[in-house]
Amino acid sequence: MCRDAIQPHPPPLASVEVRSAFKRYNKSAMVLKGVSLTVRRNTIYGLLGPSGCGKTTLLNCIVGRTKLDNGVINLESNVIDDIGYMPQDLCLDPLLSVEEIFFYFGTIFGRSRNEIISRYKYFNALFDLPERKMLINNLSGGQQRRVSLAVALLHNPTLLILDEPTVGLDPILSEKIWLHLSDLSSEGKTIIITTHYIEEARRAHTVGMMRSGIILSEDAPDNLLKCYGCSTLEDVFLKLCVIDTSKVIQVNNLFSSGLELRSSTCKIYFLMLST
Ligand SMILES: Nc1ncnc2c1ncn2[C@@H]1O[C@H](COP(=O)(O)OP(=O)(O)OP(=O)(O)O)[C@@H](O)[C@H]1O
Repeated sequence: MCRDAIQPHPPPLASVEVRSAFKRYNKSAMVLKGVSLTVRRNTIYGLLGPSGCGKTTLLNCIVGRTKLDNGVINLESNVIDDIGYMPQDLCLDPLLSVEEIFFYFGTIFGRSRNEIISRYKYFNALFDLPERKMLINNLSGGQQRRVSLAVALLHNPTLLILDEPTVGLDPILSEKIWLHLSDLSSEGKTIIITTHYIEEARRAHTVGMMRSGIILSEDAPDNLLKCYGCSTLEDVFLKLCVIDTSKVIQVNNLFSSGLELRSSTCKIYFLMLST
């Protein structure tokens, strides 16, 4: 065997690292219960999980919109210009037109008028944006989502945090968006994306399956399928749903106190075998 083939490759640098993240809103139940994840540079990380499991809370903590109670989040870059964030609650001023929204955000990020117009044309061709004079208030939810995505990408950030960009969109447009995200990651961008459409996440380099505030398993989609003997990610998720999450929390605590295994998939196997 060629010697090079057995040399371990140095791990690609992490763009985002979350370690033992805990979050509770006021006196409510704990929403994040020790989440750890690593998003490597130039990859797409798909965060999957049912409604209410804590995906948005985690993204909000990563972008600094929400403060963690405990834990650490490291971003490769702390410069706000390097981050493009598309929130789930679209937050576009309903009284502005599409064009004004572009100018508003473009100007914040120091882009010239010509650059902003050229970016509008670029995203219009890509995502079929609404006519530029239309008011946000008069757009459908799907149209607003496309504008919001384009605005998050407008300043060409290196880290993209996208909270359900494809919800409510037709499959052709969703496909276009995923293709564009793949191109962006090949060009050097790092992307964290949440989606309810589990099979879409096959296009991510890494998938994290989340439930009740914890990541149950995390690996490349093909590895997850192989590891759990499933043909779809949905089946993997269903298999993971039988796991008693309190046991995962115990195992996570062991990990955060220094125990290391090679991958979180191993961690889950270890867990399933021990239950
Ligand atoms: N600002 C807040 N104040 C109090 N509770 C909150 C707040 N934001 C979220 N929660 C609660 O935290 C839990 C997780 O919500 P979160 O939005 O993070 O889940 P999610 O996985 O993104 O759900 P969805 O897929 O439906 O968007 C829910 O029980 C929600 O009610």
